[in-house]
Amino acid sequence: MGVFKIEGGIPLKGEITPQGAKNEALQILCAVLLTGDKVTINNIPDIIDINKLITLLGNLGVKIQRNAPGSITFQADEVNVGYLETEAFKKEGGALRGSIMIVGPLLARFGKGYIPKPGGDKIGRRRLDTHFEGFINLGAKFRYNREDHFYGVETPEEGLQGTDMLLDEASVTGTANIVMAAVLAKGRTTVYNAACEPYLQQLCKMLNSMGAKITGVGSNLLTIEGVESLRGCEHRILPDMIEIGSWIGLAAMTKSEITIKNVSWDNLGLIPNTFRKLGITIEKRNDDIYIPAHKDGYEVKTDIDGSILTIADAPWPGFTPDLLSIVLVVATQAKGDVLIHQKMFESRLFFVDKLIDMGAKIMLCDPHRAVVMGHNFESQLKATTMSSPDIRAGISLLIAALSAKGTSTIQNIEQIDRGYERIDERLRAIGAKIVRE
Ligand SMILES: CC(=O)N[C@H]1[C@@H](OP(=O)(O)OP(=O)(O)OC[C@H]2O[C@@H](n3ccc(=O)[nH]c3=O)[C@H](O)[C@@H]2O)O[C@H](CO)[C@@H](O)[C@@H]1O
Ligand SMILES: C=C(OP(=O)(O)O)C(=O)O
Repeated sequence: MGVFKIEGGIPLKGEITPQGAKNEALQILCAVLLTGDKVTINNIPDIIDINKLITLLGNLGVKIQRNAPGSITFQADEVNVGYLETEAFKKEGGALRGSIMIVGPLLARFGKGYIPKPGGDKIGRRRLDTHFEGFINLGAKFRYNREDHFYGVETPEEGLQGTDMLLDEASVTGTANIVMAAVLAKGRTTVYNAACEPYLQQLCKMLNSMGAKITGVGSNLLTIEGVESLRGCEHRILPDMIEIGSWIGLAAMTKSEITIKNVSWDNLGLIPNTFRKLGITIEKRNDDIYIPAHKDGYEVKTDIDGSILTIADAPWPGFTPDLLSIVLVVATQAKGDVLIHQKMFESRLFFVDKLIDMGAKIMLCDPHRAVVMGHNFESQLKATTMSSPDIRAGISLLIAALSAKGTSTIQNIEQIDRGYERIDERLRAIGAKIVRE
């Protein structure tokens, strides 16, 4: 397993261009299974999770033509659904979370979709009920093999039928999966309590450009008029808002002056204002974010009545759970106290132990809540050796290491590489001392 060695305490300076969004790309790549025509996708990030999904599509028989870095043309005209029943698929399909979204398109177009229990971050329970309840509502037959955790859905003879459904929670990948099945179902489907984050909007826009009829895009009520078939299209993936948030946190905590280029401001929701609540200056310059060097630190704002600031996650347009670990690490050097409340996942805050080892003042109240008492840079974090437990904890530890005094070692960096493209190279380009061993 790879290791990063980081010499911290050095302010960085320069421009960063965010990669294409991992979580959008996972949805979009699965959608190429919905047509036999060519689909060209641009701005695909070169990261482990995405590359694994592309390999999986290739093993299913999807033709893959690489046009240029980040641009690939897919053609799913000779899909081998038999691959779903192989031992190789059982291993491969379970290697990442995003692979769950091949089920909806395969079910809709080929009458069956199978998947082993998907992987992804170990951040607590990650149920799939919303996905499968949605398929069952469309008429699919469901089976689950408890022994090898293998899920399967099949279309009845009469095909999938549109229906009205109210999701039990606004699951992001669940909504994407159901929408991809419903676009080829007979008649009208309505999906209420749908997730509506920008990446899902992007998926719906792409499907509409392929001939689907989806309205309500951006709201939590989607209406889908089923069509017979879809055609090819060209689609560009948005910049990764979680990576953008990571760069904001990194800039503040290392007192660096950084410009993040072409961030697609309109799709950042509460992200800039949440970091502003920590006292971080974020300037909008056209479609860029400019962050000045916070030489005198940053001071947490209190609520209007003076009570302690709480930052919590919520389904979009709420604040994304994927940035809470980063907010938490940045808060360790703020002036003031913050309560971090991770409502969605129950094991995502345990990494604070490592920050406490480095000297951060954090009280983990329970698996969901941590109070951070900021140091205001009066006491620098100490370098240490740590292992990256999940993708966002991993980048948070990397930010802590870049701010800490001395040389830190981060192990298990594959977790970071799952979601951040060439992070070491890009950090070196703005002055960081980081090597991969
Ligand atoms: C590949 C991908 O796109 N992964 C993202 C996707 O995962 P994913 O689609 O797996 O996450 P879900 O939206 O299904 O749910 C995530 C967690 O939040 C809980 N939950 C969800 C909806 C809700 O209204 N209330 C609620 O409590 C669920 O029970 C679950 O524990 O969305 C998550 C939530 O933004 C992100 O952290 C993941 O990075
Ligand atoms: C939780 C995440 O990823 P995944 O859903 O792929 O595990 C994430 O991107 O922060």
